[in-house]
Amino acid sequence: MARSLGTFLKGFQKLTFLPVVRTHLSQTLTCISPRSPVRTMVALPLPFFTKPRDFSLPNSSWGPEMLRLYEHYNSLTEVETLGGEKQEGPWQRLPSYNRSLKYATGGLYLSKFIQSKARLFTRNMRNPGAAFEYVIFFNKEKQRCVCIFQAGHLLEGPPGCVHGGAIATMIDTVTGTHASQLYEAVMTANLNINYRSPIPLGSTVFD
Ligand SMILES: CCCCCCCCCC(=O)SCCNC(=O)CCNC(=O)[C@H](O)C(C)(C)COP(=O)(O)OP(=O)(O)OC[C@H]1O[C@@H](n2cnc3c(N)ncnc32)[C@H](O)[C@@H]1OP(=O)(O)O
Repeated sequence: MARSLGTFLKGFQKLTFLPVVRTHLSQTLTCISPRSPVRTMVALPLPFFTKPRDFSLPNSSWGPEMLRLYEHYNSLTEVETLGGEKQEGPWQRLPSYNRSLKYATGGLYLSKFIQSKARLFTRNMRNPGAAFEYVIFFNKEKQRCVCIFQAGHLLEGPPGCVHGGAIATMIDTVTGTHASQLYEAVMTANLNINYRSPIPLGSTVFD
């Protein structure tokens, strides 16, 4: 594993253009330009041709607060002109899938088995509401992202509260997604978090 990781990092060292972006959360992200010579790109054929599930849409586990915030931002994704026509609004809901539809290995060798089984960490629970329920909205003009997150019962850390690693995961996901929207594909280089108050399991947080 260490050798594979070394190969992976060596692959990145060969990239020619890696500007670093610092966010207010003290997270450092490195942009990986698609023009850079990433060596291995594998487009995986999907095993079946059904539409992949979009996990950013409401499901039966979403509580009233999650739904209320979702409806608020979703209503801003479309505006009506004076002539009554619908137009794109300032906010955009970012769809979210549990697997990469086109799989880029970034120079790392991955077996076909792993490629077919790989799933996004935050979207790999079958039971709706058990872990990470979230939706991210993006405002291009204001360069802002908001995330509405409902913490499921499988994310327990301290009794009754969300695990710090799960919180870090969400922060990493949102800042990474935001940077990817503003720039290009990114890797997190550094993530520092001050935990100021616990998040009760089952509650909805928003930022
Ligand atoms: C579709 C769903 C999308 C969901 C989004 C999910 C987002 C999730 C994001 C992640 O979790 S990524 C996984 C966790 N991160 C990693 O595994 C990254 C591991 N680290 C690396 O691969 C490399 O260290 C990294 C690519 C980040 C940097 O390697 P480089 O070879 O480019 O570093 P280099 O030493 O050349 O430094 C380039 C610049 O970055 C700066 N830098 C590098 N590491 C840094 C660091 N840790 N802190 C601050 N600055 C850093 C460095 O000083 C330098 O600045 P300057 O250009 O100003 O000289």
